[in-house]
Amino acid sequence: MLTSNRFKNSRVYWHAFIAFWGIVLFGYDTFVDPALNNCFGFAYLDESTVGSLEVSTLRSRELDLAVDVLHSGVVANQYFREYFGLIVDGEIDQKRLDAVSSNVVSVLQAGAFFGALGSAPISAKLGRKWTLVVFAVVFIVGAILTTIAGGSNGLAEIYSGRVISGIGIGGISAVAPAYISECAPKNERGRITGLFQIMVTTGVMISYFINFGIGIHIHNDPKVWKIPFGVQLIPAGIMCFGLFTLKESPRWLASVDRNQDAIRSLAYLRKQPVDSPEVIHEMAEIEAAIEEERAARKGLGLKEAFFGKGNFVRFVVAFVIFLFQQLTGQNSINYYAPQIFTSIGYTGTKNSLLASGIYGVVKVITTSLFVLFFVDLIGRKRPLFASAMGMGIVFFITGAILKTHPPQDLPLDGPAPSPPPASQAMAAMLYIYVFFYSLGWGPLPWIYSSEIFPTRTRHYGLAVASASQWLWNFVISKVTPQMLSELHYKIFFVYGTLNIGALAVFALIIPETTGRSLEDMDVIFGSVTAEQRQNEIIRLEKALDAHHEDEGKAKEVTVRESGSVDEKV
Ligand SMILES: O[C@H]1[C@H](O)[C@@H](O)[C@H](O)[C@@H](O)[C@H]1O
Repeated sequence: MLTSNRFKNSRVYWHAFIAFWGIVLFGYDTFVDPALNNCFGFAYLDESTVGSLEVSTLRSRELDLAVDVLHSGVVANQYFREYFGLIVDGEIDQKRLDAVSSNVVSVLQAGAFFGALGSAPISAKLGRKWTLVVFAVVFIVGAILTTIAGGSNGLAEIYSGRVISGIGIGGISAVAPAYISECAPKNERGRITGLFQIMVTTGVMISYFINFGIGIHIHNDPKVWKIPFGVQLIPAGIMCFGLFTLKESPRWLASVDRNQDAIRSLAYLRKQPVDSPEVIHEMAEIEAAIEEERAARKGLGLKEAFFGKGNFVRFVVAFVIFLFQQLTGQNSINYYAPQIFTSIGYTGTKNSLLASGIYGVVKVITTSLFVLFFVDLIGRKRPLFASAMGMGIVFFITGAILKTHPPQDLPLDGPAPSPPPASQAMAAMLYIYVFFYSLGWGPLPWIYSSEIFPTRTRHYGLAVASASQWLWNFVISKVTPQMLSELHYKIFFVYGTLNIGALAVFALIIPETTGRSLEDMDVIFGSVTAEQRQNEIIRLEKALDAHHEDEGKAKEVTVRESGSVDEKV
């Protein structure tokens, strides 16, 4: 059943596969930082950060070994630092280096925030597909600028390139999930939209391997930043060209009164003739929702989009779900994994890198398993709840182990010893943590926020949702070093409390959306009653049937007259 469905929906999968290449860039770009040639948290782990941590909170041995972790990247980024004037007379200009390293990440996040917000009016006007083309091209311009950066304006080029790439990524992160959700059939919507998260986590992993490879193999050469930035052009190029093979979203087409195009696109995606009962029913549903919404608020002013009946609550849910996703603590670990693994006793370059790398791999695998096999079977609410509870409990256990079994002081020289059992237990906890994240709060906020909005408001909804993600993502990346140094083991208790006290509760109060059509969301969120909607669908189904009958008759007459059939869909 599942297999045949998937085959039946192969065109929708193709749409997702192409549109979500831009999402690989989301994961990749957030964690790529050639100033330090690091990812998985290396972005902020340099001598200055380590130096600024209180010696009382970071034990002396850890301090030394944290610097050791850093050294794997140092060789490669030494060149970057010299080239861009961050090393003066053999001394690192620590302040500038900190600023550059942090800016490389922040300017991307800022660009993405505005790109996400700005995508809404564009996607309302141009449609989903062409908006994605626009943002992919914007991204490519930024990527080229960072790749060719060099000379005395090099840093300025990198910054502006990152802002522009950020705008591209932000726009793509808001439009792609809406587009794919609008193309997907309701019974597989979770799995298809959830491919988003598989692509993000894959992007993070790719950035890890690219950076690691460069750290090892490339030294005195501008390739140290040209390769990581240049590599971005591959997914962006695949996406850009691939988009030309895709159809526009049938729901957007219907929302701008191009109903015949909408039916054609829907029939293509469902691999059905235009007059099949399945296509007619889905089209009637789409039209009913759009007409009802239009009647309820003639014209779509910004105010109505936000405050129309049943709408405001959806915006609140979309905003809060991403605030909470960031409060899971997952990005704290993403950005600072080696630091965190070092602080729980995974000392030495190899141990820490390995621990962080495994973390990334576990995330991709568990996300894929959940999205491909379970999400449409077990719904949205239950996994969100279980995921928050699981993460919370695991964090409390980790915090407790760290408090009672702080890593022991060891001699500073000699090879780094294997991590002690307590550290291994804590690392295992973090892997279990990311398992819980992957089966709930990782993929589901994207799926949920792309399915709860009505078609004429969806682009605003996703813009707010995605901008909220970028805003809180930025905040978390800024406050984590402080939290780590001031709270130490208590950071796990803070995140544990948030997961159980806020996220799990939130999961209980939002409505279930699995297996319901996008149009049903109006009923769920109270913009219309079930009965009203049903009557409207029946009326429109009849109208569409009558339309096809008329068309059929007209065709027969043409055939009789010309003796040939022109079968066009
Ligand atoms: O769903 C994604 C994913 O989990 C990323 O790894 C994270 O960096 C993003 O903030 C999040 O929205």
